[in-house]
Amino acid sequence: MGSAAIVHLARPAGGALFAACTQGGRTSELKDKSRLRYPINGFQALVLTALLMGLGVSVGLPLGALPGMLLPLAFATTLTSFIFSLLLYAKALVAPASALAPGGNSGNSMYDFFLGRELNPRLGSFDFKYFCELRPGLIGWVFINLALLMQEAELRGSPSLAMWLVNGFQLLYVGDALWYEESVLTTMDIIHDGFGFMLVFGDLAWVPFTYSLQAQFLLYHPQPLGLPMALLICLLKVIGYYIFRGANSQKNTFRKNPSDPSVAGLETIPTATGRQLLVSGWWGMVRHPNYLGDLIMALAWSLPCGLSHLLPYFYVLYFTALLVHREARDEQQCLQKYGRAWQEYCKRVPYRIIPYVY
Ligand SMILES: NC(=O)C1=CN([C@@H]2O[C@H](COP(=O)(O)OP(=O)(O)OC[C@H]3O[C@@H](n4cnc5c(N)ncnc54)[C@H](OP(=O)(O)O)[C@@H]3O)[C@@H](O)[C@H]2O)C=CC1
Ligand SMILES: CC(C)=CCC[C@@H](C)[C@H]1CC=C2C3=C(CC[C@@]21C)[C@@]1(C)CC[C@H](O)C(C)(C)[C@@H]1CC3
Repeated sequence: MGSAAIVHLARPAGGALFAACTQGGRTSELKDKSRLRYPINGFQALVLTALLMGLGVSVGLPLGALPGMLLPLAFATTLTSFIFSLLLYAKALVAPASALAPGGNSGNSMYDFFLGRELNPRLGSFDFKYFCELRPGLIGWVFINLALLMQEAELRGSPSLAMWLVNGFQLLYVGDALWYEESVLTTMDIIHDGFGFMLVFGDLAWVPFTYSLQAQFLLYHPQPLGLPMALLICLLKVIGYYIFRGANSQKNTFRKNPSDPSVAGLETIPTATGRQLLVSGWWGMVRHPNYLGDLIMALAWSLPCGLSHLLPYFYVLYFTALLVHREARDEQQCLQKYGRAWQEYCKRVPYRIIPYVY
């Protein structure tokens, strides 16, 4: 069954908030302000939801009716996100239970409501942001996809190859995120950003309803897809996933245990904080190899929808903008954290996301 990651949240003098897990008895170097146990059972939650859905469908739950209800559901989820964020904002004013987010305390109430005042709003040990970041949105997304596949089968006798590919690729992405759930604890969303309307809406409404746009498109615009093209798209997905997973796992392994045999031979730059920066392997190719892999996968999700409409490419365009902005924010934070060592890293690895291009 699931395990638990113990997380330390601390604010070093003048620096950004950050989190680290204690793994296998190895204690984090951070000064402990609060010590939290986060349940790591997102993958089990996905399997359990799938079993319950399977059971529901077998006793007549009309999952195929879901596609017709997407617009009202998206509206209801957006409204719920708004009300939930208002409650979180009020709670942060009256009874903040965790540190305040560095960006969400400007004094401008609209701005703070949008970015989130409190860093990790909790009820007892239940962390709302941690829960919402992965589970409802990602699991909701793959179930919307599945409902679209079932509806297509009902309409046309069987799901199309394009629909199978989109469902399979995105299920792999969600399964991967939940399987490696622990690594979400070190993303800037958890460590640095407040839990305001932007992230609440992003997690609960934006992800399930816009990330499923390719499958929604395919239901209403069936696309012929030949086997050779399907194989090429699969190859692109595999390359993207290989880079994405390789880069994320290499960094996570290195951060947990730099003397792990799989990373011990990599070249590094020491920093004044005592941490080191990888300067060979995936992280010696570009400064954000994981973003590169993610973008290649995004393209592979859209290509099964053909080239005649822009809508299925919305995700690629939005995601490029999101990652370029995110990369710039991360660079700023790393420069603050690591100073000269970061400048040295940028000199040695001059490209941000795409080698020789950007
Ligand atoms: N599908 C979606 O909508 C989204 C997906 N993502 C994906 O989420 C994943 C996580 O992304 P994100 O949280 O933005 O950031 P990263 O996983 O890229 O983490 C950035 C951090 O890694 C550490 N780091 C950077 N360079 C090095 C190096 N050379 N050696 C060692 N450590 C280094 C630094 O933190 P420190 O030194 O403190 O460890 C830095 O702050 C990515 O794969 C991204 O593509 C992200 C946003 C949206
Ligand atoms: C337009 C708008 C309101 C944007 C808000 C941004 C959020 C949608 C994204 C911010 C960071 C995210 C991450 C994922 C999903 C999208 C959001 C919430 C993520 C859970 C996707 C799966 C990945 O494997 C991941 C776990 C690394 C990733 C974490 C960041």
